[in-house]
Amino acid sequence: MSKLIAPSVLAADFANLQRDCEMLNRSDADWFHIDIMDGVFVPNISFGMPVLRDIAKHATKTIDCHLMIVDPDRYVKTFADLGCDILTVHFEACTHLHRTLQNIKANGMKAGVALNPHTSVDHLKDTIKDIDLVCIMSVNPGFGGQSFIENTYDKVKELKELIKSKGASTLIEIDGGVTDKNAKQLIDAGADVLVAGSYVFKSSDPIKTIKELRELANS
Ligand SMILES: O=C(CO)[C@H](O)[C@H](O)COP(=O)(O)O
Ligand SMILES: [Fe+2]
Repeated sequence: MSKLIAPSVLAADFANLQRDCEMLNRSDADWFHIDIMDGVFVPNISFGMPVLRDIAKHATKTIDCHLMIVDPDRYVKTFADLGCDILTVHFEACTHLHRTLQNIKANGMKAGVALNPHTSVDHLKDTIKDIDLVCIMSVNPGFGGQSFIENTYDKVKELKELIKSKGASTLIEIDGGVTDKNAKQLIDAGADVLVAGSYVFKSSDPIKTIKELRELANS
């Protein structure tokens, strides 16, 4: 399977959101990565349902929604109704993770679990077969534009081993500080999807940056 690029809309220009969504539609990006932050689970508030609804109206690609919110179960159906294809909740925010995964799937979405940098992949050994995507946070969640945490490579390798040992078909996504400097090493460690916010949107030519990142990931 091709390795995928998921630009993070958090780094887009919110006053020109339709323009940036259309740019992603035209580009080689595979998914739209959407970060929802509630100011409680993480010390930042991004945007909520009305903005997501309008992004979904313009996006022609898979919507990969990363929830950094407490008690995500309350909103699973709402996010399905808004057009999310993949809904990722944080391991640290779920008391009954297995029930939450069932809830996401019952609402017709793929189920993802994100791990904070301090959370070991071992915590997923009993649920990995029920998880479509694991999002390894390579920064502490809450903000774009942070520096990549180097320990991520080892974590990807450990997760790859766990997935193999359990016969699961879970995708591994990396989120935070992804650039051309770490993309290839992440793919070689076992990553399937690279999220990139600042690296794409702060570049002078985002379409070219996405194309080059995708080619690097698949080289
Ligand atoms: O979940 C996130 C932050 O919590 C973002 O997806 C992530 O930070 C991407 O932005 P950048 O590539 O600029 O680090
Ligand atoms: Fe994210």
